Amino acid sequence: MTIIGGTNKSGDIEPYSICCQSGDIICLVGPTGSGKSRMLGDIESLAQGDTPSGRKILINGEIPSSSLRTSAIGLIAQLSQQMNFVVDLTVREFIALHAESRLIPDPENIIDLILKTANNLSGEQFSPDVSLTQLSGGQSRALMIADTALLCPSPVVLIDEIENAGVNRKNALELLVKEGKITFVATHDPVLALMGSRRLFFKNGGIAGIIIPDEEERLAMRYIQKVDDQWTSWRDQIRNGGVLHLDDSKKKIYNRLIL
Ligand SMILES: Nc1ncnc2c1ncn2[C@@H]1O[C@H](COP(=O)(O)OP(=O)(O)OP(=O)(O)O)[C@@H](O)[C@H]1O
Repeated sequence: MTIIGGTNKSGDIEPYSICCQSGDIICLVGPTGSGKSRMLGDIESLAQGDTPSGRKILINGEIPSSSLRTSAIGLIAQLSQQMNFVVDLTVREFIALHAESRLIPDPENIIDLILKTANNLSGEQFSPDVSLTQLSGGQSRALMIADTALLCPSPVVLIDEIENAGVNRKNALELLVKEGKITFVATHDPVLALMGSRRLFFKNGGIAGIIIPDEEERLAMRYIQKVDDQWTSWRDQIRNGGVLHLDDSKKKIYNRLIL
């Protein structure tokens, strides 16, 4: 997929073309209103200079046919921030229905794999027999990420911020890469932003820079992830009624850090 730059909100030329391949994670960062969702919208609609940004999207170097544009639902999967189910089905029935719609001949194995993967991604385990409408936000998102990665043939996945609570974001992105998806993630979260193979920085509706994380950033990311893991573990302990205990070495480190 190639994204050919258009114009920003002031009408200035966006001097970038971005070529993406299977397994790429492209993170979109920038202040609120800077144009991240517009970019996701342009990709979703396979824009041809006909959106406010004037961007154009090429597939395998070519302008997509009008039939590909109208059936873009098959090429592009989108995980939006809001996840509300309106069907009265259990988790297993829902995945089975999706597998049936994809004409998968013997779906039991894939259903089990999606259930297992979704439970690995989710902070809180859930049973295949629970109703979709009873899933928490994090569980719903974990289910949809596993379903998108393992059952959707769409090679491109658009994610509008994976919420911190309830989803292992690192594993989620690794799963999408392993399944060969091109993943675009719009985010305000530094941990997610640093996980990309490229980071597009947005300003005033246009791409203002492209950053490829170097060794220094990779090191910073590993450190931030450690802090994030510690934070998650404390959060889980506290919400399960636990009490935080620090051994002497930790007390010394924290005393030094807060000075
Ligand atoms: N290149 C552009 N040309 C014209 N309008 C644009 C352009 N980019 C974005 N816009 C418009 O600016 C508004 C804000 O953009 P957008 O919603 O994409 O921001 P965002 O970065 O996703 O914000 P947030 O982080 O709050 O979700 C939208 O109405 C969008 O259509």
